[in-house]
Amino acid sequence: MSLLSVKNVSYRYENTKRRALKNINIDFEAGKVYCIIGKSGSGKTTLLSLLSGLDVSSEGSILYENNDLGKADRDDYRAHKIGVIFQGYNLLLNKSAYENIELSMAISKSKHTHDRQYILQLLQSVGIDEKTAFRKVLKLSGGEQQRIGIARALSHDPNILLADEPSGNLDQETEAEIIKILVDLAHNQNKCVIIVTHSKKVTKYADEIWGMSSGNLVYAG
Ligand SMILES: Nc1ncnc2c1ncn2[C@@H]1O[C@H](COP(=O)(O)OP(=O)(O)OP(=O)(O)O)[C@@H](O)[C@H]1O
Repeated sequence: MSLLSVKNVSYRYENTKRRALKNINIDFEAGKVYCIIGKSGSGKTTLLSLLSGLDVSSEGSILYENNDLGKADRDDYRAHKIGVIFQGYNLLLNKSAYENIELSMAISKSKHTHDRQYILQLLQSVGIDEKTAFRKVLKLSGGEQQRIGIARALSHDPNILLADEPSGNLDQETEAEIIKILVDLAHNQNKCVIIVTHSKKVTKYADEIWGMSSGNLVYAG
């Protein structure tokens, strides 16, 4: 059964002539890794912003568990159903990994916000040990920062993880470790993992690859 369903979605930015997305149709299921590839400017980020509930399309609809996001409480959707992982990690550099997670959980009003054991276990699950958890993020490597980014995205236990070039800033070995975590989340923890990527290493592990070209999304294998 489809968890997130995009139906006939088109999108045009204000004061522009061309549509950035043209009649997009795709179904996302739990337990799978989806890769979206495509040239710069093809519409990938625009699609991610609609999937993450940041914006709504005027044409077509996006359904989460059959509920239209255009009519739903999108703040609730963003706080509880979906986790987002960024290329640039977007962490608070002067805070520790632990504090970054705690703060994010406080914002989404998680019942585990002050549960030290929960937060340390979450960090442990992505390979961040207790000592590292209390060091300032700016002292950590890119790979460690991305692990924390993944832990933060997971902190409110979402069903869907959206990742925008999650390994774009990492060396090959570290990239492989990050991919392993994301694939494991889909295949062993039943998350729906959606990755925008240019990396062939990442697409190798995808269950479905979709290509974006001039606002059109086409199944690519
Ligand atoms: N805020 C905006 N206002 C107007 N046009 C925009 C805006 N953001 C993006 N666009 C246009 O929409 C189209 C799709 O852009 P989008 O950022 O989704 O592409 P992308 O595939 O994510 O590119 P990249 O790989 O460089 O991030 C492009 O033609 C872009 O110029």
